[in-house]
Amino acid sequence: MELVRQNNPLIHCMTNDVVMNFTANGLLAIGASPVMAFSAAETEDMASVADALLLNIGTPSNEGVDSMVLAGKAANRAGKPIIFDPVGVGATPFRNEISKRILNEVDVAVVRGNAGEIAALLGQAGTVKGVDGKINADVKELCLQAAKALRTVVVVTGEVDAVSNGEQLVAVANGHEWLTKVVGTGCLLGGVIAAYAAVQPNSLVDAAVEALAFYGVCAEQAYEQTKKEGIGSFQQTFLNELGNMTDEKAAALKRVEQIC
Ligand SMILES: Nc1ncnc2c1ncn2[C@@H]1O[C@H](COP(=O)(O)OP(=O)(O)O)[C@@H](O)[C@H]1O
Ligand SMILES: Cc1ncsc1CCOP(=O)(O)O
Ligand SMILES: [Mg+2]
Repeated sequence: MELVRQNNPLIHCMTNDVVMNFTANGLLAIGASPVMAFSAAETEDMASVADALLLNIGTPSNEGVDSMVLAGKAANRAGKPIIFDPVGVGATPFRNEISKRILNEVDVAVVRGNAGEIAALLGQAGTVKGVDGKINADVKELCLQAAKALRTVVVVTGEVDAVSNGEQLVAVANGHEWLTKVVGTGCLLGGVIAAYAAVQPNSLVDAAVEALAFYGVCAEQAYEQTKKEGIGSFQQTFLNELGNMTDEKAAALKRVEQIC
């Protein structure tokens, strides 16, 4: 987090219409610099100068995906990490097609999704309803399998999060259920992982694990302060925590297990 605050990385966010404002505010809170740019007239230029690119297919269109692929190729040429959030993949054939297209045409550094979405990327259908997806199987095993199959770092989120690059597997238990009551917390997390990856591009598993622990601790702290009030206050206090949390406090409260 200190590295993010010192470097103020520029995060090019091609994200969905629902979470744009929340994502920009969350990234500002952690000390990153968000920019939302979508037109094919400029996405290559923006992705080339940004420190990381977030591709999120929450509210997809054919033109939007063309533009994402252009941006992704430009970020690849510039050597900048790309975080892909396959929102709602598995819910419709269109989302399945465009996820495949992005993964085929762009070299993605980190894929971040809930368990149903990551299972859908592996062809396991039937668990995603809209943008929500839980599975009954072991999330850690799913994460390892997905990282091997997709040849990227994979982050599967839920009650316990898992991170894998196909060899290492790490679990992060921080977080709070109220994160699921505020729209966009998964999407903002993709942006936060992008910021961590921007300042630590050569150790993406560590970057993702640190981002998840930090994010989860902020949620736990926000819940303690707002549990008598409700999720409106939680959302605001969570943003405050993203801005005020220190690496020292997050390190003291993190619950991280190195599995292999
Ligand atoms: N039951 C839960 N308990 C604690 N934290 C959770 C729970 N479910 C999700 N989270 C946290 O909420 C954030 C968003 O994850 P998730 O809800 O899986 O994403 P999405 O919004 O894309 O479905 C992550 O930080 C995750 O750790
Ligand atoms: C509700 C909704 N519909 C399309 S995108 C979106 C936001 C999903 O955000 P998150 O996955 O972070 O809950
Ligand atoms: Mg999501």
